[in-house]
Amino acid sequence: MLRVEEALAAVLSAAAACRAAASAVPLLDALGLVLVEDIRAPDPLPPFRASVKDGYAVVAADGPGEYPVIAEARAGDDALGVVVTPGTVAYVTTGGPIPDGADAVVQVEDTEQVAAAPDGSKRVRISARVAEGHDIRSVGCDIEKDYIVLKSGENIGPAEIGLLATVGVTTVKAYRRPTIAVFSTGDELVQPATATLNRGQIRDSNRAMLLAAAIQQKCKVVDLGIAKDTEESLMEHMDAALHSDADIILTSGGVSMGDRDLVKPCLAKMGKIHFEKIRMKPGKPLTFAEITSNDPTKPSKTALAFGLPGNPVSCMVCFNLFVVPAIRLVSGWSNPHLERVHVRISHPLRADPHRMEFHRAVIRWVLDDGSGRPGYVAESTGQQASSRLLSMKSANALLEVQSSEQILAAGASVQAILISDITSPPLDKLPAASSPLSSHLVSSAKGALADAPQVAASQNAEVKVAILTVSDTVSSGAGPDRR
Ligand SMILES: Nc1nc2c(c(=O)[nH]1)N[C@H]1C(S)=C(S)[C@@H](COP(=O)(O)OP(=O)(O)OC[C@H]3O[C@@H](n4cnc5c(N)ncnc54)[C@H](O)[C@@H]3O)O[C@H]1N2
Ligand code: MOO
Repeated sequence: MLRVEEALAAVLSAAAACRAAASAVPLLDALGLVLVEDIRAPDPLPPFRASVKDGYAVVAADGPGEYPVIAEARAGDDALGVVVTPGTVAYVTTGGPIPDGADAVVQVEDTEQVAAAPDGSKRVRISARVAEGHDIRSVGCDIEKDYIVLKSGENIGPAEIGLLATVGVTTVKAYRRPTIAVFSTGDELVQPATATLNRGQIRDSNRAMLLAAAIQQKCKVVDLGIAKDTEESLMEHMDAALHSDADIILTSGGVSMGDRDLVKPCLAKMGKIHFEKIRMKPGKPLTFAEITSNDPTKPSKTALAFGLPGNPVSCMVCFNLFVVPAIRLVSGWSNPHLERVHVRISHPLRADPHRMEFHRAVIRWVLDDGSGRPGYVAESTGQQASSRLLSMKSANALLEVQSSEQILAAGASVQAILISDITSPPLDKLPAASSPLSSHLVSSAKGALADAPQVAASQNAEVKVAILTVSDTVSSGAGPDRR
């Protein structure tokens, strides 16, 4: 039996050879993808000397005193051609261009309005002395022209999307996410919509769970239903998976020792099995293979095939520990490994004497983790049978419990592998979600991202977020919209 690290190494080495092709995607669709090109700034930011404050552009050497306000430079072309000469000032707003001649800004708080002159011209009293350059962002101080703002191989998150918008990139070259085909196996399985269960039947939960997990990883999914426990049905489903152009195939069930556990022999017929047992709990019978289509009419395509165990918890734990890193590598990530943190356990844990155990837990940050210092504490999700999917509910971490005859005492420190976003509150504290997994973007404002996907808003969406940029600079076209 392989150790977990050995099995993961085998998965990663096969996945690295299956990296997905790059494609050009619209800006917002690039969220969560990995960039395939370096991105350079075509111009500096700011492209003009800009004010840091709302205030007055002055000649620093003038010092405090009363001055005529010769222009108001709010945004865009305002005060274009105006020169602030010694003894004059110009009104400026945050981010607005500094008129030529001015070499500092005095914030509004350090000034006082003076009654306008009889001819209506404005005057202001400056009460602070500032140094040359004060509260002015020089050209390119945030981003120099030609600076590489993003490198090939970087993950694209919201800030990276903002940077792409800043430098005017609206179509991004990125690795596409893999396509994942999923089917369940088992004569006992019926569709989740089945109202009445006959003796021996159970509803197929793994397929919905795996499809959701793959969608959460931003993969395209293909649902291939339920295969019977016969070689014929299994081979048919494997063929359908390969024909669907899947990069990764996930089956669940039929990989242990029963006389109808036929997934392994089918995988062996269609390709190469890398491993079929791991010294871990749950998930011991996880099987991993690479299989290739034998359709002579199509170019041959090799897919990574995971024969996940049928027990729902084993299935999901294996998805997290092996399939997620594989998806990441295929998607271009340079480090596919799941994040880990040290946690203290709030209850004693009995280790398994033979297998490394992945104990489902909810971890959270507390000001005193029991050692008198801040840290993460882990609370078990309860009874850990691999058939009990409730032990996976709300779990945001898998505690790595090394095999041992011993019981870990409450307060002991263990490593936790993160399997969901630990910055979110536990799911049961959120309002019930009635909207589908997809996000909803409605774009109607003037100047909305031209090539953003126009997805109709769901009538069911619980929360709609409207985004409006308020900026004279942006609306006048003088600066980019980095929303
Ligand atoms: N003699 C042995 N028996 C078993 C061993 C072993 O080493 N020797 N290993 C056990 C372990 S560990 C696991 S895990 C399971 C894995 O079994 P399979 O992958 O063959 O899965 P099945 O037998 O088909 O099903 C197991 C269990 O899970 C339920 N199941 C299956 N598919 C689904 C689904 N899509 N949705 C919901 N539930 C599902 C199924 O009804 C069974 O109850 O084998 C042990 N046995
Ligand atoms: O490995 Mo099985 O997943 O213990 O139940």
